[in-house]
Order: sequence, then C-alpha cells, then structure tokens
Amino acid sequence: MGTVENLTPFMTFSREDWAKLRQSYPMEVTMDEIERLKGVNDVLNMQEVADIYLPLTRLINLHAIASQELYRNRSIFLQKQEKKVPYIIGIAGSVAVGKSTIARVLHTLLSRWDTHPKVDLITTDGFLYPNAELERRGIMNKKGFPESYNVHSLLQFLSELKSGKSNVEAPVYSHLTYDILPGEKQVVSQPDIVIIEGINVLQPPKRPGDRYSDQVYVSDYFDFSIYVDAAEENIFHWYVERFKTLRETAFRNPASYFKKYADLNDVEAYDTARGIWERINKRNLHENILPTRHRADLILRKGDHHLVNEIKMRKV
Ligand SMILES: Nc1ncnc2c1ncn2[C@@H]1O[C@H](COP(=O)(O)OP(=O)(O)OP(=O)(O)O)[C@@H](O)[C@H]1O
Ligand SMILES: CC(C)(CO)[C@@H](O)C(=O)NCCC(=O)O
Repeated sequence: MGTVENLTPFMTFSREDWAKLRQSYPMEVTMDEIERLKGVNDVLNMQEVADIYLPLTRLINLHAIASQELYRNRSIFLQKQEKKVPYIIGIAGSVAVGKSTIARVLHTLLSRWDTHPKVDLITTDGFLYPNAELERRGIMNKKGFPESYNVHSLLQFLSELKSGKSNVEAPVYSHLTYDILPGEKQVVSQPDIVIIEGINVLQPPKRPGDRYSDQVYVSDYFDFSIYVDAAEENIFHWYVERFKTLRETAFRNPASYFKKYADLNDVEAYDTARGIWERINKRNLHENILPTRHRADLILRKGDHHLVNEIKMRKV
C-alpha cells in the first residue's frame, strides 16, 4: 500500500541537497553581479543567492530551452512561422513573504544568461481596482482578496503577451498612495521572459464551491510557477518589521496614504500592523492564497531570516 507521501506530485529537497545541485553545472556570480544584487535588497544574503537562487535559475533555464524547442517544432508541424512569445514565470505567496524580492533576484540572475534575455517584471497589484471602485463595491477592507482584482483585465494582458503583441500595457499601483496611479501604464515590449508576481497568480477564476466553469486561469499562461511559503508567524513578523521600517521611510512622505502612522512608537506600530494583518492579510492567506500552493511547479519554503530550508519540485 502506497502512503499519501508517495502520491505527492512533488520531490522534496533539503537546503543542503538543493545547494549541491550547483555542482551539476558551473554556476558562478561575479563581484559586479553581487553588487547589482545588493542593490535589489541590501539585507540579501549572498550565500543564499549561491545556494538557492543560482540552481533555481539554472532549472528555469533548462525549462525555457525545452519550451523554445517545443515551440520551434510545433511551428514546423503547423507549417507556419509563429510570432515570438515570452516565457512567463509566476510567483505566488502571502503578502510580505518576499515575492517581490525574489522576483528582483530572479530578474538579475536570468538577465545574465549567455543569450542576455530581456526580462520584464510585472506585479498583479496594478490589476487591483482603484480605491474609488473598491469603495463603490464596499470592499475597501478586502484589498488583495480575489474580488478586489480586475481579473478580466489581467487575463487580457496575459493573452496579449502570449499572442506576441509588440507593446502590451499594464496599469500601475502605488504603495505610497495605496491606489492605482490614474493614467499611468507600464509598457511591456517584446520581452524574452516576463516574471509576474502577486498573491493571486495561482487562483482559480471563480470562488471554490462554484460550479465547474471553462473559464481560463491566470496560471494557464505560465510556463513555470513558484509559490513562496513560510510559517505564518514568520510572515507576520516580516510584515510587522516592514511596517516599522516604513515609518522612517515611505510613511514620512506627505503623499503617503499611511502618513498618519509615521509617528507611531514601536508598540503602537506593532498593534496597528497586527490589526491590519488579522483583519485582511491573514484571512486572505488562509482563505485564498494557501489553498493555491500545490498548483505551483516549485514551492520554496523559507525559515527564519528568509533563508530557504526546503524546496519542493513538481515531478512531472
Ligand atoms: N531574501 C530576503 N532576505 C532578507 N529580507 C527579505 C528577503 N525577502 C524579503 N525580505 C524582506 O521582507 C519584507 C517583505 O518582502 P517583499 O516586499 O519582497 O514581500 P512581498 O511578498 O512582495 O510583499 P507584498 O505582497 O506585500 O508586496 C521586506 O521588508 C523585505 O525587505
Ligand atoms: C497590495 C496588496 C494587496 C498586495 O501586494 C497588499 O500589499 C495590501 O495592500 N494589502 C491590504 C492590507 C495592507 O495594507 O497590508
């Protein structure tokens, strides 16, 4: 009798075993690249880049080569030259788990392949409804929940990307004003790789319990997907720490939506951050984000200090 463990579609690697995979291919980082990566996040641990993220980008490289090959052969089969389309990588996980940091690390590491691919970074924050619309719908306290995104517009964006359209536009969200920037667009122009990061990228188009539907999933457009995972107490701690840091930086800006929080002391900041976490982000994690974890091709599990301690990779 097989155990449930045997039925899992994932292979599990400890940090040590994963780091050893570096030996299968020479993978070095130069001092110059380390400096560039430090610009991404000055608390980033360089051993972590070498042990975890270099093997990960090598794996993605193998996937991308295989998918280009398939694409070429399919063009021959179809007897028509198809347009060049980007390779799309999705990154999912809780608020504050470190998705955008990982997206930026991958951006830098993927750009250094021999072929020097053009890599673009997109966050699904841009596809949130503007605050005025959230208020009209009475869901301002549901920012980040599935109903707070214009999923149709996100699917339209991905479909245009995957059909090889030359300039594809995404709306832009500002964490400073806590709102969509009216009229502002990020133009994505024929990239080789697009990294799309957001809490909702592995979510189904409809809420669980709805009847079967033939609607498209956001992840149908992905060539590779990653779920960034961690214990809830760690994510909560990172959320509070970021909130406290923002008091000295972004919250000081008069344009900040949260400027009223700039002068909170440590205890008040902790209580305020905990309130927002409990009311919104924790609920969203349990109801809508964690249930998507097993849809990913790869699950990166972080422990203390953001260090990855386990990796699960889809077998097929
Ligand atoms: N690898 C890392 N090493 C050290 N600190 C990190 C790392 N990754 C993220 N952090 C810190 O953790 C906090 C959350 O990270 P980040 O902003 O990347 O999260 P996120 O998942 O993109 O969040 P959100 O969904 O709210 O935008 C930040 O303060 C960031 O500096
Ligand atoms: C924009 C999202 C939803 C995702 O990045 C998140 O950062 C957010 O603003 N959540 C709402 C609650 C909060 O302010 O933390």
